Amino acid sequence: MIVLENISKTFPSKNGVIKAVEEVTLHVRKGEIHGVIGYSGAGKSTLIRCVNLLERPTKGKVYINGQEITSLPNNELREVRKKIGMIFQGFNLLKTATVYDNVAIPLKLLGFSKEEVKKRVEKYLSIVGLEDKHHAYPSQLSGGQKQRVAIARALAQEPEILLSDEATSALDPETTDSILDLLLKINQELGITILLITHEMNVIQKICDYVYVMERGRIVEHGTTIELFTNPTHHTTKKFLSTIVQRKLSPSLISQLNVNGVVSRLTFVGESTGKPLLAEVSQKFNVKPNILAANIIELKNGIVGNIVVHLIGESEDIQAAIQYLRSQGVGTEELEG
Ligand SMILES: Nc1ncnc2c1ncn2[C@@H]1O[C@H](COP(=O)(O)OP(=O)(O)OP(=O)(O)O)[C@@H](O)[C@H]1O
Repeated sequence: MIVLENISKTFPSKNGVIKAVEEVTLHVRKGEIHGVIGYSGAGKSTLIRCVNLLERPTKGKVYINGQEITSLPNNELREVRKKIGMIFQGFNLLKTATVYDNVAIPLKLLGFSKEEVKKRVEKYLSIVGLEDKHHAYPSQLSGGQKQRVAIARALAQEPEILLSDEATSALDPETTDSILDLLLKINQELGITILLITHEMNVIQKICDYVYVMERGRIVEHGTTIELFTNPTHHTTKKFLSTIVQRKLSPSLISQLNVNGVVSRLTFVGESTGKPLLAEVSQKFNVKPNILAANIIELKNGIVGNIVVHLIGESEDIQAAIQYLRSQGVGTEELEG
């Protein structure tokens, strides 16, 4: 549905050239929600703005529904852009227009009849839960309600794709959750494909099927959300995960525990969640597992269980136990201080 092929974007600056995006390739399948996560300055905004060519890539090609759009003339590009809605961190509402007009004005500019405008505004304000706010002005709304207006405005053009540029970054955790629920509903009920950028791992956790981790303009790791939560390889991915899952213990505690064993983080997903594997380990091998911490993370497409465990025993027995756990589909990682 969305294909970015070797996209690079540079900006000229006094001190030379800024490479905001470098050689990024990604493929968002129809009906899925994909997320790009990265720290400030990683190039996320520039990348997402390349999808609808708000930013022209310096190099590379953009395909929407198989059509290469980077070389289209302006009139044809306008048609393609109608299929792509966008929402922003700062909502971008017209302050002097009512909620109704904020959704209606872009439709009027596109030439829709008065009846069609009314029908769509009512439909989409109702979908976002603002049917009783038609006459309110943005200044009378909460941040979450403003983002709902912006979502209704994007949906009213009946796009196939929604681009979300840090849509929840300005919102408190509870409001963030309600907007994420709304994005899921839009994806599931209207079949809209979503590409979002964020610096918050909980956004990825709750609604994404697939994740790209971005750093200094490049994608440094990518995979399904379950893959990244169970088997992260890049240190930046691990850093983002540590905002949700405990990944480190204090060096003094680790060295204390390492005297008679190994401290390991075990990740259970899919079938491995249903087996009493720690009990088996203590029976089959001469290893005693002592659970230090445990949690369950609910992802969009499954549940991941995490246990930080102190495996007590002889080194060879512990390694054999770890091999056995791996063979049963458990992710294992020795924790360092
Ligand atoms: N129009 C521009 N002109 C010059 N440099 C730019 C421009 N837009 C972005 N940059 C630079 O490109 C790099 C990537 O910026 P970008 O905004 O895409 O990152 P980001 O990951 O979205 O970060 P943030 O969340 O802070 O916006 C930064 O070094 C930024 O200063």
